[in-house]
Amino acid sequence: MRASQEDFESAMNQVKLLKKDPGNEVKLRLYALYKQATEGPCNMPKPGVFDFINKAKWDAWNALGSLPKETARQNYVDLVSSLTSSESSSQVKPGADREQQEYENLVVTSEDGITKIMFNRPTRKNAISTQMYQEIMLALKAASKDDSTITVVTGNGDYYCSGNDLANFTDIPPGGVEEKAKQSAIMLRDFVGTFIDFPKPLIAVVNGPAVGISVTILGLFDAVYASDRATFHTPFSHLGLSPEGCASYTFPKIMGPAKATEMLIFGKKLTAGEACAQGLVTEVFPDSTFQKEVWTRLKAYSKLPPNSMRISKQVIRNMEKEKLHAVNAEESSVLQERWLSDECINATMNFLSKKAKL
Ligand SMILES: CCCCC/C=C/C(=O)SCCNC(=O)CCNC(=O)[C@H](O)C(C)(C)COP(=O)(O)OP(=O)(O)OC[C@H]1O[C@@H](n2cnc3c(N)ncnc32)[C@H](O)[C@@H]1OP(=O)(O)O
Repeated sequence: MRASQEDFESAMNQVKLLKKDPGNEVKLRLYALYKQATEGPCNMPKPGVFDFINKAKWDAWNALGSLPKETARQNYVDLVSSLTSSESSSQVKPGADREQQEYENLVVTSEDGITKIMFNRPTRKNAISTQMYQEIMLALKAASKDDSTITVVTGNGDYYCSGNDLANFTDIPPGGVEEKAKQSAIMLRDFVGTFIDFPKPLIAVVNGPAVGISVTILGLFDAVYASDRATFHTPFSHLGLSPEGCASYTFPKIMGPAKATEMLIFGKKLTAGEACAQGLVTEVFPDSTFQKEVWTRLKAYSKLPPNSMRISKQVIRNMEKEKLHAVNAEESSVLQERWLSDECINATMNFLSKKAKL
């Protein structure tokens, strides 16, 4: 499939978040592909021989000759993807339960065939910042390629996750709030897409309350184990928002339209027991034995033949993938509008000025 304009913009965002300098040669290639994709063949006068930097840039761009804009865009997206995946796979060290220091907001470990991705902003109730969205995508991409057989997502501290960090919307770029909404919609679509495409069994270990997007994406997990302390809350109407994470499609399918309406439109908070009765949660455990029981079970599952598990997941999920990507695109574009609405702006301001909590 050809890279779309949105894929291209998303790749541009990812370049800004690279942790390691990719080196001059790669930077020149990125520059040249960017110019070719946006302006076409090199149209700049050749810089003088002593203008080293501009000459190197000109050479790189000019070397692309008449490469079509679409091909340059695709090559740019592919190059960025190879940079991000090599950066993330170099963070997954083999061996015993070693912490991955390179992530600021996650702790990623790999042991006994299980890669564990743990949200790690306990003082913010594991709210997902813009950087954390990118880190989760990188960690999932690395986990999809590492030696583990299953991947587990969990939270550090008393919360599983309090959803989108509401302060994300205070970081307004030079293009203004419209540009911010556009960038956020692209990031949201990429983030949810990473869950839709995740190839191995993906399990949520919900250690405490879950809010917003951390709840909606559970419909894309293969199993959800919850402590009896966990709650499941999607207060979208209270925030002037609308559902994401494909929940507008997965929740009515999982629990029926009436129960999905109570959660997604009226913001009803479910206990773990209720979420289990409605099919969102696989099993609930008493908090006192939760970690022990769940990890014993997951260790046993991780010893099952990996290829068989992967293929079974494909058989179960692949028929739905195209539909899920379409739902994801639609939800992200509806939210792009919602973020600019008075209802949403007022609710966010009320939270940030400490006038309101959920
Ligand atoms: C770009 C893609 C967007 C995708 C769309 C996603 C949508 C969603 O996820 S909607 C859901 C958004 N989440 C919320 O609305 C939750 C807001 N938080 C709360 O209502 C409460 O903090 C709480 C119920 C989650 C916990 O209350 P409490 O136990 O009383 O703890 P504190 O409020 O004192 O929290 C400690 C500290 O953490 C900050 N914080 C918690 N959650 C968030 C959050 N989601 N965003 C930003 N900040 C959060 C909270 O403000 C406290 O900060 P300090 O007062 O500075 O200590």
